Amino acid sequence: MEAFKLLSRSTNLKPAQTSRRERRIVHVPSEGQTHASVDEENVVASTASVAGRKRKRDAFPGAGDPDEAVTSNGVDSYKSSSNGAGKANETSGHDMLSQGRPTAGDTRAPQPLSSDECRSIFKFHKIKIAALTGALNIDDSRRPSSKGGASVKMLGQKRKKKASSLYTHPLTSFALLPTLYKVSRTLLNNLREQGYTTPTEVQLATIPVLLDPVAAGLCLPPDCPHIDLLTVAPTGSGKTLAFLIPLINHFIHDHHRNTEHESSRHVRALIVAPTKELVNQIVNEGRKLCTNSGVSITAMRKGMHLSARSDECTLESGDENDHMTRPLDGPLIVKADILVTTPLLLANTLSQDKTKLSSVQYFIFDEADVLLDPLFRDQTLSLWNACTNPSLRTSLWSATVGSNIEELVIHLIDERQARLELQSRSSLLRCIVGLKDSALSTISHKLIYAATEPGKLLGLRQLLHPSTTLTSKHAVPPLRPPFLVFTQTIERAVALHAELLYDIPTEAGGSSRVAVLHSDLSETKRLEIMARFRKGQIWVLVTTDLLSRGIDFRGVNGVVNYDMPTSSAAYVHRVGRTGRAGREGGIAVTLYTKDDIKYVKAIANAIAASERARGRTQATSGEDGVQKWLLNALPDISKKDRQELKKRGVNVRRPLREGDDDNDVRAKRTSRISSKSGYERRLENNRKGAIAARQDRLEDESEGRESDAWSGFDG
Ligand SMILES: Nc1ncnc2c1ncn2[C@@H]1O[C@H](COP(=O)(O)OP(=O)(O)OP(=O)(O)O)[C@@H](O)[C@H]1O
Repeated sequence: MEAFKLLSRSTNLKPAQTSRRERRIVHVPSEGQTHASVDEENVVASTASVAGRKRKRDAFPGAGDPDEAVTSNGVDSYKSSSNGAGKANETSGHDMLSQGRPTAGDTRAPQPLSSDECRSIFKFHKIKIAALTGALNIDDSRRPSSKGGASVKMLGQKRKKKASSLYTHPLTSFALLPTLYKVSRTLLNNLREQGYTTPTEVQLATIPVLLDPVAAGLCLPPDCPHIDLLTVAPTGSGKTLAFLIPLINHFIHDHHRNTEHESSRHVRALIVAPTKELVNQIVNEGRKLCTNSGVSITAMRKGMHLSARSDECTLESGDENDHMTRPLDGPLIVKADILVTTPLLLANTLSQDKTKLSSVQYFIFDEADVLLDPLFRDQTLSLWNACTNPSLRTSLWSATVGSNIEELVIHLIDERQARLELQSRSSLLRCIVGLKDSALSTISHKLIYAATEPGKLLGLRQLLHPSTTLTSKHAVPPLRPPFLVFTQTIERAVALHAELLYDIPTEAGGSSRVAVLHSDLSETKRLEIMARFRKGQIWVLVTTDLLSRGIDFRGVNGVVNYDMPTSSAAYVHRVGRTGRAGREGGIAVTLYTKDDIKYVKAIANAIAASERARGRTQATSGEDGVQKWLLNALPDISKKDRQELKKRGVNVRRPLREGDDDNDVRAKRTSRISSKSGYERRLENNRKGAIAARQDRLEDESEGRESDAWSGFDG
């Protein structure tokens, strides 16, 4: 039997065929222009009560062409179809977006949306805002009366439940920012320069609330005048811009009011992210938005300090982007408004400096769930505890936030308010976009049984060589480069890289097209590899979970989970490196072996949920997704196994340790990544050993040392 057929047998894959139902799938905006979760009739039915007509939203900017999203002037993710002119009085959420947007030359103030219109837009985009703490409500006195009446004054249990959803004013176009929220023109110009004109779903919901909660329609109780925000939105949905725009705008206004000297500037916002790569990415994005605004953003680096002693005189750093000063012969002092850092870097500095971050007014957790995971929790909380400013505003962002993290956040904010004996409290809002904690439905998910480690290598090689008839005919469409390959450990990433080095023909660039990136490499090397991958010089990047969070490679066509992710959240983030900003056509392939069977159900469930969100059932999914019989057949993962897997990964793929028993050693050896047999590896090791011994002997001889080796009776 053909090898690939064998590998893919469990997925019951069929040649691609588009069913009638599938052909009718429409795009809805909730997941970055993914396929609808319902077919066309259902959309009509579900919106019929509030929508007299329906328009389809075009593909997200950049779909198809990775560069289009930034380079085109007219990025518009909500383009309306030409024949959409409806006669009905009420409109769909999508139509309202178009209505709220001023046309060129339109200088009139935009009409405020009624509560029904706000609700329709939120429902259409599958956005839910709710208050987790604090008695927040919607201020309906600021809205025109609408047919449906006020949404919060309703009776009955079901209605009360509905009333807990807050339908704030959505931001329908960036052009409205100056009029509605007094956003600086400089910032708006910078947004335009980057090609951003229409907010994504997460931006639509959160930017108004962060800029001005009252103008966004919220009625804040007198004892809770501030808002903290927890946002859960899909990977690649534009969360970075959602927290940067309000932040930069606050500082632009402060600069206008306050003309303090550069040297007396202190860090006023802290953005914490789990990896250096993500830190650099946020700083790059932030710098583009800060151009000509007077606001500065910088990345924390080793050796940097947050304050100088008052008697130290300071020098400006040479690099205009650095926003640092250096006391004569002293350390670099951060002089930026916004500091972006990993928890460890700043925690180390704080422990040496014994400084408090009392000037920090905004604390942003990017990838909040991983920052509050036990792995990073202590470091993150040491930063949090050092922020003693009474008016600190917090926002937390991720594509996956479990209920335990939600509870922890509520506890942390409460505990801080009690510890600092704050008079004015804050309310915690939660904004969920789309289906919570689920993988992007813009991408095709494939789960492939490869039986053994050599089977996985064979499977990956077939994905790498799209010309092979096996891949084109069966199971997986060819993976177009560039793509990312994730492994469980650094050792495995290095070994897999060594295996793949010669898989790309020399005419196509050979070994320079394959690279490995992990945390053991120097920072310069990591930066260089990232830059080459972004430029398209590297086609296959083998990496660990280091790159699974937040990294935005716009043109990545596929993700291969060579080793199983350690949780469904890890799966969501890894595969979220493709299909970003609504791009269609991304593929996520997960290879699994007999050692993974007890863990695979969590991943299979995540895939099934994503397929459901796409409106694909087993009948329509064709070759995609997970078959129902497989879901039923896979064993449930126990809580203990789940925790063990999350902490350390699959046992047989962990590095060899001293305490390992014989069975572990044997299992780990057979799980090594290599296409060579055990016999070949032994021969190679013997050969290497002989060469090393010979070199030692020659060195000893040349230095005139006596060799320890026995040289015969006469020697
Ligand atoms: N309003 C917009 N219009 C067009 N493109 C946008 C818009 N907002 C963001 N993008 C683009 O979407 C891509 C993804 O954005 P971003 O990295 O902020 O996603 P994210 O939600 O933080 O993802 P992750 O959860 O993986 O961290 C970026 O390339 C960004 O330039």
